[in-house]
Amino acid sequence: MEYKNPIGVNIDLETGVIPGAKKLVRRLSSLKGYFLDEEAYNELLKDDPVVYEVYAVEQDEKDGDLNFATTVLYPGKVGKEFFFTKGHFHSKADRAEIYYGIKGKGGMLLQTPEGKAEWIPMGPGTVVYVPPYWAHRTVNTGDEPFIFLAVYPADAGHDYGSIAEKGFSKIVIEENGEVKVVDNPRWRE
Ligand SMILES: O=P(O)(O)OC[C@H]1O[C@](O)(CO)[C@@H](O)[C@@H]1O
Ligand SMILES: [Fe+2]
Repeated sequence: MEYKNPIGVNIDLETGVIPGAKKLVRRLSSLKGYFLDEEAYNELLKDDPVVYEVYAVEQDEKDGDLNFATTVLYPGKVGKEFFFTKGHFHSKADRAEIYYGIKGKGGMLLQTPEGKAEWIPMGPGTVVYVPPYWAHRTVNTGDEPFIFLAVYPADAGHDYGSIAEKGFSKIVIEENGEVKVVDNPRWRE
């Protein structure tokens, strides 16, 4: 039997960086079609800001193994909609996930395949259990980077397809200075 070596790393709690992790950068241009206000999207695209960065420590896609990753989700809005991660189902849809809030303010939108949505506010110390079959997207509702850790089965995979096409049934917006979770006018089943 060949054993893997254990890993111990310190997350920089101010920046979200995991030393030695694989870094992924998602700019606004990689989120084409995701936001409701196309005019605001195209205007902001001139600068193509970084929306989020992921620092991932991933294993081979084997049953029983675990990946972990921090995400640094920057503050910002496209029109009224707060910056968010793409959001996905797992390719192996029955795989669950745990999120842990590290810094900043935000929340998670979760959704069943039938389109039932839930919103869970998150801050430092919040643990969110993402049950099997629920799509998940995080949203930064604050004015500083929202940083969190995700732990997920190594064989879960990412299925971006239906969220990229249809979005979530709820959107998270700012209206009169307040954070509101409202029905997505473009949502269709
Ligand atoms: O994969 P998305 O939807 O872009 O969101 C990024 C975050 O979600 C994860 O895919 C985990 O669910 C992580 O890699 C990262 O923390
Ligand atoms: Fe996930």
